[in-house]
Amino acid sequence: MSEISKRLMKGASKPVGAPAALVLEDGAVFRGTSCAAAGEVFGEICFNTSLEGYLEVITDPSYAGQIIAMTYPQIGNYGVNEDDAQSDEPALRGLVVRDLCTTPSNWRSAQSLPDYLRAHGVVAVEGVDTRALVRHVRDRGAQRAVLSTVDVDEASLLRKVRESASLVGQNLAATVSCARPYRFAADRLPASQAFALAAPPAPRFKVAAYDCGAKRSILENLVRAGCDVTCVPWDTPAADVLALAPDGVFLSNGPGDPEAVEGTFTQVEQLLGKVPVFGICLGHQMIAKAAGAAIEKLKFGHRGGNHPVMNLRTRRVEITAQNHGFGLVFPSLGALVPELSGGVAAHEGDLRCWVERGVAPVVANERFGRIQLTHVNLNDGTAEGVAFLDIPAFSVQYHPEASPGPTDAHYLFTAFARLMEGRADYLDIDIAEDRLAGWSFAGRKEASHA
Ligand SMILES: NC(=O)CC[C@H](N)C(=O)O
Repeated sequence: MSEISKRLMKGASKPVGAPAALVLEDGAVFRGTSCAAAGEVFGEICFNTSLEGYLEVITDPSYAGQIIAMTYPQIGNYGVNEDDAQSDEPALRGLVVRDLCTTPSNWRSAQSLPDYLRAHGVVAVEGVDTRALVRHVRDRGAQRAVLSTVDVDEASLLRKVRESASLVGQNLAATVSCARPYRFAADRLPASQAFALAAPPAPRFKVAAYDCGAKRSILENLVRAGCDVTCVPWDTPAADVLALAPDGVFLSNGPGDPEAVEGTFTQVEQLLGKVPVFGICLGHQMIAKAAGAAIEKLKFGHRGGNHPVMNLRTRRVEITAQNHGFGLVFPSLGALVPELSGGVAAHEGDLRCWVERGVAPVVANERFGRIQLTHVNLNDGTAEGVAFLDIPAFSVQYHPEASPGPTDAHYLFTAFARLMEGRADYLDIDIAEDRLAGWSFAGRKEASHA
C-alpha cells in the first residue's frame, strides 16, 4: 500500500477524543471532544472567519489571552508548514473547531495540525457547534470563557470562569514582546512565496520597530519595502530609539487591552513629530492613545480576511485582513475642521457618513495638529486609519501584511517608505499598481524566467 493510501486509511478511523467543554461567563455551554493537548485554559472567546491561514492565526501573538473559534468548518486540511508561522510559539489560550483534520493533504505539509498543537501544548476542542457559538458571541458580545478537557462539569466550570481574570486591563504585549533589541533577518521566507518574489531590495531606511508581539510577515514586508529593521522591546524609552538614529519608527500589532500598554504609548507621544511613524493594529491604537484619543472595546471584534474598508482619500475599497477587539473613537481626537471636512462642523452618526459625503474629514488635535480620517470600515462604520497632516505619521487598524488574507492594502508598506523619503503624497498610491509591484505577480514572472 502506498504511503498516501496508508495515511488516508489512518484518517478514516479518526480516534474519538476525551469529552471537553467550553463554558462562557454568561452560562452558555458548548460540548465537544479534546483533539490536541489536554488541560484547562481561560481566555476571552473570539471567532475568526478566515477560510484558510489557520497556522498564521494560531501563531499570531495578538491572540495571547484569547480562545479562538474558527468559523470555517474543517481546519487543518492542508497541514502545517512552520514557514507560515508568525511567531515561534502559539500565544493563544485555546482553539475551538468544528472538525480538526488528522490527515492533511498538501505538498508543503510537514506535520498534521493536531500533532503541531499537541507538540506546542495547545488545548483544542472539536465537534463544537461553531455556528451556534458564533451567533451567541455575536449577539451577547465578547466575554470570558474556559475550555477544559479535564473538568466537564458545567457548574464547576461556570464558577471558575466567573473567577477568572478579564482581558480588559491586562498588558499582554509585555508577555510576547522581545526581551532585548535585535535586528530582524528575513531568512524564513517560505518556499511558496520565495518562488513568487524577487530578492528583497538593498535596505534604504533604518527602522526601529516597537515589538509588542510583531507578526513575522509584518517585519518581512518592511524588509521588502527597503527597511533595515531593528526590533526593540515594547517599553523602550523614546530617547533610546532616537539614539539609534532611525529614518522611521514602526509600531507593531499586539495582544490585549491597548489602555494597559502605557509603556509604549507614552514613548510614542515623545516620538511623534521627531521621526516618521507608522503603526499597524495595536500600533495604530498606540498612536491614537499618544494623541489623547479614547479607545472603545468592540462588541465582538473583527477577525477574518474579508472586511471591506474604504480609503476615503482615494475612494477605493480594500478587502482587508483584520484582528482586533478594540477600536479608536475618531471624534475623541479633536473638533472637526469644517473647511477640510466638506463644511461639516460637528461629528454626527457613525463614520460611514463620510463615505456618503465623499470626504476624508480632518480634526484639530491639541497636541499634534490636524489629523485626517483616512479609512473607514464599511461593515460597522468604525475608524480604520488616520494620517497626521502636520507631522509625518499614519496608522491603520487592519493588517496590510494579511497573513492570512488579501493583499489589497500592501501599498501601505510602500507608503511608509515614501513617508521616510519625505513625500507629501505618500498615501496616494494606486493599489492595483502596487499589488503588481509587491507580493503578487511581478516577482513570479521573473522567477519563472530564471
Ligand atoms: N492585532 C492587534 O494588534 C490587536 C490589537 C488589540 N489587542 C485589539 O484587540 O484591538
